[in-house]
Amino acid sequence: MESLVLSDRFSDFYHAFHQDDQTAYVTLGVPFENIDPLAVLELNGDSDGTRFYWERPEYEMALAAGNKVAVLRNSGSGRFRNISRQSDSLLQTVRYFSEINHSMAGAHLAGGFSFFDQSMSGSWSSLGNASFFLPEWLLVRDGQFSMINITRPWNKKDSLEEIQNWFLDWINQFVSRLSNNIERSRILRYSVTPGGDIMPVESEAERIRWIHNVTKARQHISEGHYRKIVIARDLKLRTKNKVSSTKLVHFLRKEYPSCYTFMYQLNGDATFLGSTPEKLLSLHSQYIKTEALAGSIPRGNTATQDAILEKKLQESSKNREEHAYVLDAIKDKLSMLSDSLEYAPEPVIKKYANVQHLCTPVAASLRNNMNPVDIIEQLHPTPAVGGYPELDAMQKIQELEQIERGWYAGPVGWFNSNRRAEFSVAIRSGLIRRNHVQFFSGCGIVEDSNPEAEWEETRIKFIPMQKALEYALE
Ligand SMILES: C=C(O[C@@H]1C=C(C(=O)O)C=C[C@H]1O)C(=O)O
Repeated sequence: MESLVLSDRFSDFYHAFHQDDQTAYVTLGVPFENIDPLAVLELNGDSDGTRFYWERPEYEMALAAGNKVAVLRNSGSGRFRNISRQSDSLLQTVRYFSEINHSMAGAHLAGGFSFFDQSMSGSWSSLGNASFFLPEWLLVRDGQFSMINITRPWNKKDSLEEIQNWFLDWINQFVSRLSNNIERSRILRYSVTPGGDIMPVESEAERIRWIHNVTKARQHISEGHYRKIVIARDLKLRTKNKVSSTKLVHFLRKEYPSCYTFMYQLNGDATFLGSTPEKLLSLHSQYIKTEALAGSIPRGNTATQDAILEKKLQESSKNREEHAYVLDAIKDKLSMLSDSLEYAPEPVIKKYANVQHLCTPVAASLRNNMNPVDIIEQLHPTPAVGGYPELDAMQKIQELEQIERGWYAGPVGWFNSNRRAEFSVAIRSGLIRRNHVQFFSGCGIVEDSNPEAEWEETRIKFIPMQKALEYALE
């Protein structure tokens, strides 16, 4: 990268904004070596303890970011509006320069929201109800193309030469840190991973309590309080060995290529990560994609068994009902933002390693250009993770679950200054803080649900994270 030479356009760019009082940050986008962004995150080490990773292998797009230049946080019921406003103001103060014309060339904010808006305790407190960071570096791999966006605070006194040299030095240092660490990893290549014990902290009493609460939820439904509610549970584990989050993420993306694998850590504290099949929102040129994903059945052990289960899921009125609530709610919510809604007439079956789901993809064109966070505010929570009718079910979730959901089932993702965004619903996820691990899993309850079968469904949904954890012990 020593050959990085910024064109005359950079000098024009500098002269256009350098006396401008509105400028607080400057971002430079340049092509980068086509290297795995997760390897970069791993090789770069912890730095300031703020990291983000995002990949859905089937989309051939991966994104890694590290070090915070600015952080947006908020709590309470106005958190979406507040983050939307804060992000608009922040992004207006970032001046962006790139020789590349690409929708990922720009300033990005990465982070997300907790499920509920009540204040968070314990391990969740570092992430808060809503937090995003403007990273110092963000590496994007889009198919065969890679680029890096580098952001730094702007100081009016900096000359053109100083600023050019700063970027040049930054890139050179970054690249040499990566190559030194690659050398070090080569030496360690043959070391054996010792693994380690995982101690589950789960009891029969917990199973009985959960099943009792699901039975109670069914009773509420038959009494007409609501029609669907999603009840989750957690699995607490203690590990003897240290957990490597990047190793865990590496396992997840390999095993679940059609899921979004994500990881987020703020200020070196707890890490929230997972591999979720559920898209909340993708936004590109005012075009939104989302989906109704609800209704589940296990995978079969043989092709025939699998096909039989698939047919059973397609024809199950209980699963079709659970699914229909989600689709109806999404249609209602999106019709406020768009005049053109497209969705498949029948749900399709999406198959993952351990489970298959009913899925209806939905697409829409936005009536107005909007901050993606304002769209998220409309969409979250869908009845796939909350319930139906939304408010009646939401009030009962905490009473019936008796766990702190934190960011589980919340919107997690990124958006950028080009109004491109991608957010997932953070299910099949967990929180890791030192050797304490907490995984989450839930399922939709309707009147016909069988509590024992729902317990089994949540057990199956834990498997990916449990396997990944075993793999990630150092
Ligand atoms: C809530 C979860 O999953 C949701 C519930 C589903 C169901 O009950 O069929 C299916 C997919 C998700 O919408 C979870 O995995 O934790």
